[in-house]
Amino acid sequence: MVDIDELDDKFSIEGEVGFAELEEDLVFITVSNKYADADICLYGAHITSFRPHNSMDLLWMSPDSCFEVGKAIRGGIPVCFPWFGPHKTDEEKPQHGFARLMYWDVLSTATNPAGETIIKLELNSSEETKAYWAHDFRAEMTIVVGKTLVETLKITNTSAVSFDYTCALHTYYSLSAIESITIEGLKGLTYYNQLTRENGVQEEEKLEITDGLTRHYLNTETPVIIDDSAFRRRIKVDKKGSKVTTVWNPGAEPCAKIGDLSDDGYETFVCVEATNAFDYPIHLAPGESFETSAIIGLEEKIF
Ligand SMILES: O=P(O)(O)OC[C@H]1O[C@H](O)[C@H](O)[C@@H](O)[C@@H]1O
Repeated sequence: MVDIDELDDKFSIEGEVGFAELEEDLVFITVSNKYADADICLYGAHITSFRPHNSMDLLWMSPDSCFEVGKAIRGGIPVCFPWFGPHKTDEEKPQHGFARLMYWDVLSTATNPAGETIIKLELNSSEETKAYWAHDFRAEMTIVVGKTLVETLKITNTSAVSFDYTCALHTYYSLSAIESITIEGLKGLTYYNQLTRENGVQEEEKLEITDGLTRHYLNTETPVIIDDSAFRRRIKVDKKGSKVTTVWNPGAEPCAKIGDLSDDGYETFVCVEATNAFDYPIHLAPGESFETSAIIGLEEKIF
């Protein structure tokens, strides 16, 4: 059980970091500093809100999201680990792994000299994780809340044998309207189109989303920009330690079939994900670690 008073005693920072039961029974860390406000749910190490002080929330949350143990939160930044998508051999196992379905422990909270807040969470292998995946591992999540939000998933192989994993930081971005945005930075890249199961190459300078779309852009480590003219903002989506950029919007029909999304939910979000999957799993020998980061913020305006 998570004891809020104990967490408060150990990890709160006055006026900056607190703990609260938001959304039914789930425990959240609330962060507020000179740059931004953020909410992080300990269940899933799931960031549900990032609000730089000069902007509305960059992250989108479904008003119909579940907030209960055993179900994934819809919106924010789900953490997909140790597999991305459906399990390869056992369809009973949860889509996108189990990391988003477990409570993570708080390791530390701190303020750095620049006034940014640093939260560290961890999830270690246990009997519970081994029911899904046999390996010993340590997952450490570092979240830096500043002008940008930096989320880093570090996986260490703590077992005596090598393993492979796949993962994603599956960010939902809040939009004025899906038809009003374009995504820059994907031109010339090869993608796997999950809906047609074929590869394609993006010819267009800017991606416009006019229908349901699930594309995994392969072998790319460069940032993209979500240009939202109606909201008058450009969100810069950067990453490190990720070879695949996934862009997902369900479109109208599939959206209507997803229980924790309203029928028109697809209209106001797009997912742009820092992924390692398909031909790019991460291989870790015993003792090795690997880090995957999402770096999210507003592009500086040039006047
Ligand atoms: O509904 P979820 O399990 O959270 O997955 C949401 C989506 O995640 C990824 O973007 C996958 O490529 C999609 O196929 C999937 O529908």
